This record gives sequence, structure tokens and C-alpha cells, in this order.
Amino acid sequence: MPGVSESPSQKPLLRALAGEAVWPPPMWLMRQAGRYLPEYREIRAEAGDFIALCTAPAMAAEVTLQPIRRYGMDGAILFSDILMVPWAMGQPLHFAEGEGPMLEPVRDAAAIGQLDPSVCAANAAPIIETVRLVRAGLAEEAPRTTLIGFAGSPFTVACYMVEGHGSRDFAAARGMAYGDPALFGRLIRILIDASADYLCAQADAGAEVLMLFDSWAGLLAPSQFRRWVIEPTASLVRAIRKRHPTIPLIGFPRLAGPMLAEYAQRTGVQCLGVDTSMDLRWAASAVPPSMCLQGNLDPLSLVTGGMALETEARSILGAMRGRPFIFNLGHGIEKVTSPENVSTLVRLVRTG
Ligand SMILES: Cc1c2[nH]c(c1CCC(=O)O)Cc1[nH]c(c(CCC(=O)O)c1C)Cc1[nH]c(c(CCC(=O)O)c1C)Cc1[nH]c(c(C)c1CCC(=O)O)C2
Repeated sequence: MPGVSESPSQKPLLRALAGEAVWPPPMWLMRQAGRYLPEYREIRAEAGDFIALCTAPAMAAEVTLQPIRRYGMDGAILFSDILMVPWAMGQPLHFAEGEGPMLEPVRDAAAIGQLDPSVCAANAAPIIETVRLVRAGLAEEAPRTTLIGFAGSPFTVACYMVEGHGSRDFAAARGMAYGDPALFGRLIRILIDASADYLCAQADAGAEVLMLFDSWAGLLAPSQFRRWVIEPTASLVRAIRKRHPTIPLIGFPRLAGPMLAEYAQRTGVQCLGVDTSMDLRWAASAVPPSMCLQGNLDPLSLVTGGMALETEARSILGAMRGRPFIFNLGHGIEKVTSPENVSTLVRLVRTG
């Protein structure tokens, strides 16, 4: 759109992150690029496997932009995965159809010693190139949409690295944290440094916001949550701040429950992603009034649609009106979601 300025102050999502109660609220959806969209499935089939897609900049940029074209979302999240950091450090990874991610588990000092952070930047270069392409694409096609870069938080990425696959309780990873905290701490330290470099590279390439996904934070006892979620996240935030003092950061400690208050106070993020289980009004009472909240529609209500969707969405809007807020889901969109239900939701949120 020639002539339309890309001034950051005009971008609704950046204004909400800066503490403004923008209304109707800016919106985007976690996993908004994905298998529920036919245009995604087409490119995914062309790419072959998922890692190939994440490391093919033109295709990854295209799928990042698909939900922006279809729905005009206020946020475009880079198409990649939190497990690309361990992959970039040399840990073998593949995505088995129907089984999710499979990694060669890292469970002892020798395996951790084999990780090579020095090759991370070179291996991640195609992902950083995707960020550049998306930013240029947005400037042309959607100048009010904000580009969100991301990484997993050290704890959640360590969960997959130690366990080797998804799990209900990540017992091996949490067992290592109790049984050999020095070794687990070494892995966490490696992840803090690698993630800081990776996120700063995304910011250098044009990401305007960075989000930290901590999907499994809620598995931890409070003492462990402080040690393996709050402290490493605070270190990661400090490392990013040295190089990018003002870039807004969104933290998403999923299922953190009442630990959310301490996370908000001590990590240094500007915005909290709130998961589906949490009462948004409670979350608002537990954090400073200027802190932006993001969430938390149940992805299942979006699958169902109709009155269930309308009731849930309106209740979130009612609770968040008058404070800085970004409308989102409380977890990733389900692949059985109908694209029409997403259109309905966008219309609903846009009319406030
Ligand atoms: C835990 C986690 C992962 N990845 C992610 C998390 C944190 C958020 C959460 O809790 O959901 C984050 C993620 N994964 C993906 C994105 C891309 C951007 C977006 O949100 O649109 C983001 C931000 C793409 C993806 N990541 C994955 C897909 C599906 C791969 C495919 O197309 O075959 C996509 C689109 C694969 C993936 N990647 C991961 C799992 C467990 C799976 C398998 C589950 C599944 O298949 O849906 C690890």
C-alpha cells in the first residue's frame, strides 16, 4: 500500500504493549499459521517436512503472511518452532507425523558437552532471513501489523531436550533438575546464551516484539519455578536488554497459576500471555495496571463456534476493556478449527 506509513506509533499491538488501553484490542492467535488453513497445507506438502519448511525462507515467510492476508491480524508471528534452537546446536530432531517432535535425548554431561552453540547462528541463518522477508512483506502488504519473533523459554526447551519427546509430566527433565541441578543448570545456561543471541538476531532482522513460550512452566513446584523459570527468564531478558533496550517482550508461563504474579514482578517482561485456565480478572489484579495482558480464549470454543464462541469471547472483552490488552487464544489453535470460525471471531473482536 504505497503512501501508508509504517510508523510504530500507529501499530495497535505496539501501542497496547506500551501500556495503552487500545480498543477494540489488537489481536492475533497462537499457531495462526498452521494445518487448519488449506493454503498452509499446500505449502507444507510442497516443502516436504516441517524442518525443511522452517528453513526455507521464502516458504516460511509465505506461511507467516497467510493468516495476515486472510484475517488482517495485528500480529504476525514468525513461522518456526521453539525446537529449532536445539536443532541449530546440533541435537538431532525430527517431527514424526502424528507423534510430534522427536529428539535424541540429552541426559548426561557427555551429551550436553556435544551441543555446539558456536554453530547455532550459522544454522539459524535461514530463519533470520525469514524474519527479514516477513518484515519487508508486512511493510508492503500490512503496514499496521507487528512482527513477533519468538523462542522457547530455557526450561520448556530443556524439557524436550532431556525427555526427547513430548510428555504429560516431563519426569526425566524434572528429575534431572532435582537430582543433578548443576548439570541441569549447565543446560539451562547454554539455552539462555543461545536464545539471547537468537532472539537478538531476530530483532536485528526486523522482529518488533519477542515472545518467550514456556509451555511447561506449570509443571514445577514453586521452589523449582523460581529457580528454573523465573531466574533463567530474568537472565535472558537482561541479556536481550543489553543489546535491545526497548524491544517489548511477552512472557507466556503456561499454567503458572498464582506464580504468575512473581513472574510478572521479577522477569522484566512487559506483557503476560495468559493461558486458558486462568481468570483474566484475577490476572489483572495480580500484575501492575500498566502491564499488558494477552489471551486467553479457549481454543476449543473456537473449534465449536456459535454461541459458545460468542459467549467466551464477549466475556474476555468485558473483563479487559479499559486496560492494555491483546486478544489471543489461551493456547495454540487446534488443527480441526474451521477457518470460518476464525473470521467470526475476528469480526466479534473488531466490533469490541
Ligand atoms: C511446545 C511448543 C512447540 N512449538 C511451539 C511450542 C510452544 C507453544 C505451545 O505450547 O504450543 C511454538 C510454535 N510452533 C509453531 C509456531 C509458529 C508460529 C505460529 O504460532 O503460527 C510456534 C510459535 C509452529 C508449529 N510447530 C509444529 C507445527 C505442526 C507441524 C506440521 O505442520 O506438521 C507447527 C505449525 C510442531 C510442533 N512443535 C512443538 C510440538 C509439541 C509440535 C507438535 C504438535 C503439532 O503437531 O501441532 C513444540
